[in-house]
Amino acid sequence: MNLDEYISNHSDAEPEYLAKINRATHVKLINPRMCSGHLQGRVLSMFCRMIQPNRILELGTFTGYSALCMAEALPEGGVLHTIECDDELEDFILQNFAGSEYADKIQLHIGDALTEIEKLNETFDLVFIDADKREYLDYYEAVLPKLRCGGYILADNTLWDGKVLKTVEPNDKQTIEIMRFNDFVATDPRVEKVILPLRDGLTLIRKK
Ligand SMILES: C[S@@+](CC[C@H](N)C(=O)[O-])C[C@H]1O[C@@H](n2cnc3c(N)ncnc32)[C@H](O)[C@@H]1O
Repeated sequence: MNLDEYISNHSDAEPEYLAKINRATHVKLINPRMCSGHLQGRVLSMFCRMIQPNRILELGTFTGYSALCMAEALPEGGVLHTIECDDELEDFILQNFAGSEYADKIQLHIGDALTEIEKLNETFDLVFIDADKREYLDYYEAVLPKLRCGGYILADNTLWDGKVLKTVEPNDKQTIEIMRFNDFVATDPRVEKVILPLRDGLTLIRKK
């Protein structure tokens, strides 16, 4: 048994309907690694139980796995908005939401994240940034005014497979922009922040 298996075996099990989505994601889609999966899913769910958000925004739905993990903790009347630019995923995402208890709490927006954020007239308690790595800093500036003071941003993949420590190729826009995001957030006085070395790096940011 390796350490990852040990951690999984000693954490809450992956709910069966999420395991099905995880399996279907691996069978049907290229890049199934983008799906949060068991451990990160349980972490997102636990954070939501701790933060107790009423309004959640997610950037980058993919197959809906992380949205469902966060929606688990939403109270009656709570809403999660999730934005995905790939319209070919729409039917699969909606089918996954429909197969859960949380479909009525989730609103899917198909479109570009920066465009769709502008249209949302909400104040959020929690934002999960997980869309285009080249746009993280733009997402951050777009969502910060819509986040309540004391609210949280979680940004995924901020260690980017360890590439943040290596010499960057000039055309590797994703690594360059993740590093720019990390450098900016690290010195931004408007927020408190800490990077967790979970999976591919998860930055927790609290608006002061
Ligand atoms: C890493 S996946 C999201 C994984 C999902 N949050 C999870 O944890 O299971 C990133 C998703 O962001 C979407 N995406 C990329 N650029 C985007 C953009 N500009 N606007 C909205 N979605 C975008 C991609 O199509 C992809 O489905």
